[in-house]
Amino acid sequence: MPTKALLAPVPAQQTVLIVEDEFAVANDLRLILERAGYRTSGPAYSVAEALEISQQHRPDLVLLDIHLQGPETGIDFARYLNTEQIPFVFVSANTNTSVLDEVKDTQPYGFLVKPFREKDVLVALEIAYYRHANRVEVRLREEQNLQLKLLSTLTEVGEWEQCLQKVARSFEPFIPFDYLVIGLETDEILNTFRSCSFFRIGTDEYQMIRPENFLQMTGLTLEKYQRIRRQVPYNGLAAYNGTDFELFCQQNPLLQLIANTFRLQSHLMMPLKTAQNGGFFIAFYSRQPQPYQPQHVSLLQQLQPALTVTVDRLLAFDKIEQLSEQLRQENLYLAEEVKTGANYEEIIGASPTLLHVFKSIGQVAPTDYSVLVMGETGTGKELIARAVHNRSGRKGKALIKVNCAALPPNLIESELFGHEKGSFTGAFEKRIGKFELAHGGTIFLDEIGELPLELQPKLLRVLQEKEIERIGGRGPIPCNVRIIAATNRRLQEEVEAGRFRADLYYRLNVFPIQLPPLRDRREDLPLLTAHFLQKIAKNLGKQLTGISETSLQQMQAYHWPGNIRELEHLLERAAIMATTPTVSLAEPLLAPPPAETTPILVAKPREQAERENVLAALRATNYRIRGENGAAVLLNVKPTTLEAQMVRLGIKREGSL
Ligand SMILES: Nc1ncnc2c1ncn2[C@@H]1O[C@H](COP(=O)(O)OP(=O)(O)OP(=O)(O)O)[C@@H](O)[C@H]1O
Repeated sequence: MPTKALLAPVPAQQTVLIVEDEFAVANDLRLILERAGYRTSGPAYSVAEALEISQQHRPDLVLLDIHLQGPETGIDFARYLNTEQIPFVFVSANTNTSVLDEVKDTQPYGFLVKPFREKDVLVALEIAYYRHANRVEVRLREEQNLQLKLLSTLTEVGEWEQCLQKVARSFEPFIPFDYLVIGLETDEILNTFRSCSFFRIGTDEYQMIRPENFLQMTGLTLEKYQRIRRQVPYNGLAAYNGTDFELFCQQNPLLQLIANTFRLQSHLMMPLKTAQNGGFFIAFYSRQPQPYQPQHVSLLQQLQPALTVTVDRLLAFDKIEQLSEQLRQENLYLAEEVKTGANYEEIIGASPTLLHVFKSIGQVAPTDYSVLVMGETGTGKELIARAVHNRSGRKGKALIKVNCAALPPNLIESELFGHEKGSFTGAFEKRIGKFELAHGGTIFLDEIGELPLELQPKLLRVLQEKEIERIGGRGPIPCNVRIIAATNRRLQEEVEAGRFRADLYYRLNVFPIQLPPLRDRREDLPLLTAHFLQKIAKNLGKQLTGISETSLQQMQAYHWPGNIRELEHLLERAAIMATTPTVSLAEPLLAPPPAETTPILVAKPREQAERENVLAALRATNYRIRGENGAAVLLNVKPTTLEAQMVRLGIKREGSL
């Protein structure tokens, strides 16, 4: 019968594989097809043969009998054809219901009942060809849409987590999953990990699981997670179904834990090798044992190049943003440093007590031990901190200074540990705390004795766990910082009085350096005087050669409650008044009674004594804080410290309490 004329011409080079165990039927089919212009391969009498033939030469279409030689049926081969996306039409005399149900599950492109007519065969093949071409085109369009959607989602300005959620949703129609992990594994700048996962809790409903929730659910510590994460091999894009997945889990504790926690049986992994630090990945998991097929792998393969470029760009922007935020904070900090004029390190003196201090600095500096610098106010504790930092391996990184007494109590936590945008009223922008700023370097916690009790456990945590948590943050951030603390209080007594945590004290006091008061190293007075006069002369543009003998004698006899800072201020005043190159003191030096002169020895309750001292100094200076005749000079503290003290003690400028 000239059926060929009724049908559209056979597309060029179409090869049909005949899988049929009856020789006569197979031959019949071959003749029909060849007459109609098809090329044929086979016949294959068993699934094993069919597999071999189709792997040698991929057919465009397959005519498939159900019952074949050997243990496997045409339905088994149909599943393989589906994974390979090769269209097929069943040719069978078997139409019983249970077989037909199985047939339907394989989603064939047609079904021919034996015996068949030539025309039926050709029409079925043509329809199959058309449907397949159409399906391929639709799929290609969908895949292109998916690619566009993913790229635009990833480049949208917005919250990172929402962006990840949208990416996960976009994959839903294409790749089955019950659990999906997506994101960036590590981030060198903040040493945090920015991934999250989505766990199916309904047909179309997912629960977002952030890293910290993941740790809670799996009972892992951050450290353990990081350790077992490193054991997961980088295998590139790969699917693990059923037993493959079980084997993979046996070798990887992290995978095993994920599988047990969420009861998963298969896994499809797409890592993106980005040029930036840290890898971006999308990991699909399913509760089904065999869901991940070659078409899923090939879809991800197609998406990989474009996604890699996009993620790379995204990470580069992200890094720039983080670096500029860090730079901005560092600039602010440095500007503040320049203002306070603390940007130098010249420790003058040759007395045995000071030489002993130098020796201690030399011993401890190269280590990473915490250092506790103790000494009365104005003895040069900050200079010691700088010296330790500058002689350590952290020299190239920042030395960040925090004056614990000058921080407003309500902002101290945010200053130290940072906060996320919107984490409290007034937190309009994200802020990197001083600890993060000091990452890789040193933090100098001046006046540590003033750190409020409630914040002390947080500091202890940094020392113990080497991690911090921003206010409103999503979890701990590893933080590699060396701590140098300083105090003019006797911390041991503060511990006994319950004002300072003992555990924190012992952690800080690993290597104590005790700075001698100036009165115990009077032999350094000439050297220090010469040094300061030289500096002051330069500032004032005056020629100053030295100090008069009587003034030096007075200085030698003086008690120096304000130590070197007091000496510096005294010489400044004398230098301003000086009319000759040899400077004489502008005021007599009277040794004040010890109780008033040594703030750390006050017998009254700390706050009361402090308030009385501050008020007395303010009254004496007519509430002037700064400058030569200001209360800060009288109290031998920095003006900023005094201002902060006044806020803390509730002392207003006019003197009201
Ligand atoms: N040995 C020294 N040589 C030169 N200058 C010094 C020396 N020791 C201290 N100074 C100067 O004295 C002033 C006070 O020093 P510093 O601020 O380090 O003291 P401190 O002990 O930290 O005081 P406080 O406890 O009030 O914060 C600074 O201007 C510092 O440069």
